Amino acid sequence: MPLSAQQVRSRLRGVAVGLLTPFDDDLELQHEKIAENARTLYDEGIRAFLVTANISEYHSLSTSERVAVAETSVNALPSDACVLAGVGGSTAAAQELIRAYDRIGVDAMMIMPPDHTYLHEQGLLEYYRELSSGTETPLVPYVRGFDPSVDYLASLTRVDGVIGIKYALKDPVKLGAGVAAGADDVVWVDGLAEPFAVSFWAEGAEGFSAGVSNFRPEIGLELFDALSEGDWKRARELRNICLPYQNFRDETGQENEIEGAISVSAVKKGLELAGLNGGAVREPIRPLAPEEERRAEELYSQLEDDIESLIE
Ligand SMILES: N[C@@H](CC=O)C(=O)O
Repeated sequence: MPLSAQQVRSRLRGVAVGLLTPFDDDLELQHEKIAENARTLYDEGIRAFLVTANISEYHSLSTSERVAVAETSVNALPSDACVLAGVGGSTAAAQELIRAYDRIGVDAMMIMPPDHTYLHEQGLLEYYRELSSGTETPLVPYVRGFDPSVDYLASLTRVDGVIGIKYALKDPVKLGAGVAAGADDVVWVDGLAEPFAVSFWAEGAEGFSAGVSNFRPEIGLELFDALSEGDWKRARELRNICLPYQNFRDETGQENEIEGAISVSAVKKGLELAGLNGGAVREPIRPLAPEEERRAEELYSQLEDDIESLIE
């Protein structure tokens, strides 16, 4: 049975990992590996899982694959875990996906950033209202890739069914203004991972999405504890050990000028190095080049040393 809205809010007050989608060499889904990753991360203490979402390569999955991956995740995890499943596209396509997820019993809908070239804030609010009208399941809109007004953010918190917002704009001041202007019962989640966890927390975020914590969850869990206790010095120290690998994720890779191009491949490599399942990536993402693989290994080793000195 899915979690209640109140339980989903409580899971958002924590570390949300992206459950990545391992593909085999023929780029087919590896369901047993998704399930294994989910169970391992749960056993290590993670309770919120973003499946078929951003770094799960949402855009490279067909609708039926999204539903199948969400079902694998729900079945793999104990009932107190919160599964948020990625939803996007046209209103009709998104509603159909929501209906399929509701049949499976996901706990919340992670509404992907709009993939439309032209956007109107009121039209976008209408989109969320339409999605909400067809389900009792809570919605968590993902704000990324456009620069909305504070009024828009405040209105978003008041759309029926919206219980959390995944905020991924590099603008902590706007976050603080949105939190101040918005409804009190919405949980703001840092969508830019550990690097922004400290500044976003200070502005009112109560949880964060994982970066390196996708494969070393103990960092995120310790960071969350430090933030919850108001131990800013320790929070900054923990955040700082994440930066080298996170900065690597932001790089362009080879023969490309778009930043962040290696981000998902780098997390998949981190999963492999941590003994979890990464697997191949689908286009439009590229695998790491051999020298990037070596750099990832060096950075992982540095991260491991830092974890040993700071956590274990
Ligand atoms: N935390 C993720 C973004 C959200 O899904 C990342 O680090 O890429």
